[in-house]
Amino acid sequence: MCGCIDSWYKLYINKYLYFRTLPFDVFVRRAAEVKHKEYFLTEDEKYYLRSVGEDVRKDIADIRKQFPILAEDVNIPEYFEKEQFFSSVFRISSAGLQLWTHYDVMDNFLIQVTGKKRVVLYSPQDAPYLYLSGTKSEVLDVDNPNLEKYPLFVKAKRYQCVLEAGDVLFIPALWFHNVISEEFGVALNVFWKHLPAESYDKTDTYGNKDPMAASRAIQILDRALKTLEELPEEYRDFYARRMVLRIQEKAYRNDYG
Ligand SMILES: O=C(O)CCC(=O)C(=O)O
Ligand SMILES: [Fe+2]
Repeated sequence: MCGCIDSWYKLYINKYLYFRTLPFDVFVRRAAEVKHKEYFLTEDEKYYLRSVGEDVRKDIADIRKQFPILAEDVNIPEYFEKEQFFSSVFRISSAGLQLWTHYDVMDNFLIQVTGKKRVVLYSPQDAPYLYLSGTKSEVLDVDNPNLEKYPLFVKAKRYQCVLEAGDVLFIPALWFHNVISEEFGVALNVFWKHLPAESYDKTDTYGNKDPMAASRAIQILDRALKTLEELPEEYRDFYARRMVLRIQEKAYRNDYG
């Protein structure tokens, strides 16, 4: 493998991410070791690479374009039509690195190439118990949650699996996932469009922007809430509750609990 590929990685310290650039071989060496002789901030810092496109903001990651030689080693399951393909993201992680619980808006195959990784999943139905902020859950430690701060978290039903070399996990769109690398590992994931292509946000490079209709609906709701502020509290409360009932009646699935 060429040691001159300039790459970038995310470094986690106390749940914070730092972006730095390293030659690819140095990055891999550091990600594979637990204690570093050379490091940026601490000798036990962890490393994470999430590949991106040529233009970080505009281009979509495709391992076949950015790492063509490595891509030859992996067979992406032919499970969807070619036109539905969105991205294939190369991921390398230090042992012990944990990614916060989040959802993505596309169907996904997470393909583990080497190393062990634990994935904890929650259904989209459990969103009310996950304390979401955008696409992320505020509950960082899913094994030992702060229940004083997040009391409803106990209601979220946890699904768990451990991926080993050669395993592929299907993560359906909107399913929450929390990933911890139990060993240094190499993986890739493939996102594909399950909805008609025009439903997705054209400016989405990472597969995590809400579908256009969903973000428009949320904007309209925010405007409705602003409008309610024109009323005194008692009335605002009454009409807000009526709006909730209307949403439940008109938009909820009736086969959900
Ligand atoms: O395995 C990882 O490092 C992250 C996986 C992930 O979040 C994804 O495939 O969407
Ligand atoms: Fe994800």
